[in-house]
Amino acid sequence: MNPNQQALPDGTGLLLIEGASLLGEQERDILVRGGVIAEIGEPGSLRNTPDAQGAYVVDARGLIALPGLVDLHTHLREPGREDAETVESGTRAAAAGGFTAVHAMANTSPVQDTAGVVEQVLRLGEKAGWVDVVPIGAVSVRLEGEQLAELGAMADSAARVRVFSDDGKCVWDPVLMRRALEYVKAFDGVIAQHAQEPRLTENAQMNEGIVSAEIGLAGWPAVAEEAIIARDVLLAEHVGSRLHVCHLSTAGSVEIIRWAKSRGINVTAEVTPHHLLLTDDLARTYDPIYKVNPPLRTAADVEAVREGLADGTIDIVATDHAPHPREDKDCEWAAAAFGMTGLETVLSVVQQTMVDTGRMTWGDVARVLSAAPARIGRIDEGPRAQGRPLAAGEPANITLVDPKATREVRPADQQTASENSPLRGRELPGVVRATFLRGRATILDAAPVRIEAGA
Ligand SMILES: NC(=O)N[C@@H](CC(=O)O)C(=O)O
Ligand SMILES: [Zn+2]
Ligand SMILES: [Zn+2]
Repeated sequence: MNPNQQALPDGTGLLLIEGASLLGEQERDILVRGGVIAEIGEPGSLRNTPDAQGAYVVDARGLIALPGLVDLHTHLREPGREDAETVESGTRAAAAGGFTAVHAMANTSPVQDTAGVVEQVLRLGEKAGWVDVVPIGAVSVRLEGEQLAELGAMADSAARVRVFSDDGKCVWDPVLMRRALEYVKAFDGVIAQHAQEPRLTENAQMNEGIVSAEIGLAGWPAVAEEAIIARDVLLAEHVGSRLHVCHLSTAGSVEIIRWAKSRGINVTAEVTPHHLLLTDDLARTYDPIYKVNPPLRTAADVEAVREGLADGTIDIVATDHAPHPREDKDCEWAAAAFGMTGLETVLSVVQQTMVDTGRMTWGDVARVLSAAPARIGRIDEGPRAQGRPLAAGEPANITLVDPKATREVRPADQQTASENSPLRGRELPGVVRATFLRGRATILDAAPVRIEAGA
């Protein structure tokens, strides 16, 4: 356990966060009691009140307070690939990145396709205690795309699954996709699609375009993503159900989502930090650290996804944190695994690409990295709600970030058990100084001070 977790009382204690800038706007003090935000007041106004006596004080001047971040797309790899990540290491990485909840993708081994396996992942998350782990259920048995998994049993289980995905694989069969969309309506679930037309992407290694032609790697055309998204928004409209599009990566995909939303179709979409920042030019290095599914696209696509995120066409940023052990990445490009880590750098990438460029405010960041993903996952209600505003009476899930600090990304310094960060060696803005899960510090970069009674 992180020693800092003991530096503050657990969620039953009193905590006073002083001088944080709420969503980058006005400076406020936040008093937390019993894991709940008790009061928010002008700077200096709470310290001397009877309510604050005995509180631990965190000096948050110069820091921005955000609601705890929520990831809709994390690969925690346990059960089955504990050599890449465990629930403990992956959720520790999540807390370090500012998260208080992550949705755990279903492509584990065994697959999260039964109530038993999703409950196992839920328990592992509770035992680790870093963030709330929200299991995603598979759409099909063993992700094989043939038979529907026991969606209802997973929904009714202790894990209360609402998001279903065969991520890593596309639900290609339109009849299976239709049935899945129909089935989850009963409990307000959502199908999160990994949009990849399999025949158009056989052996594909990178984005199909000028770079793939020049360097001689097999291409993954944009149409292979866009064709599935187009089909699925029409299916979602037909059955009147809720669709979520995972890791959208092309300008054409943004156009389709924009069109679907203008028609009132119930669709949401996510973009990853790597698709907001990186382009397929990096494949020229032949370094498989840049190999990911969907592939890095062109500068025009990067511009389109930034614009789509800024104008609300794209609802959220999701990490698609996909840890892989060294032996699966330190090999030639064609043999390497697809995937990149992202939990510990996503906030920095969003700051750099969207906030520092003037395209989004910190309030928008709170929406795309907390409120909206919590809403899509239907974890935004009840006493353990996530993605709630920073306001009195709400669960004290709070992330403090220093937007002026920078740091060099060094995979060896990260909490994730894998080192496949495409950002290694880069200097990034924004450092997470603290994460509070229902008032308990999971990450805390500074020693808290206690207000003595009568002081
Ligand atoms: N994104 C990836 O490149 N890889 C993911 C699967 C996925 O998200 O499709 C993984 O599980 O490794
Ligand atoms: Zn995927
Ligand atoms: Zn994924």
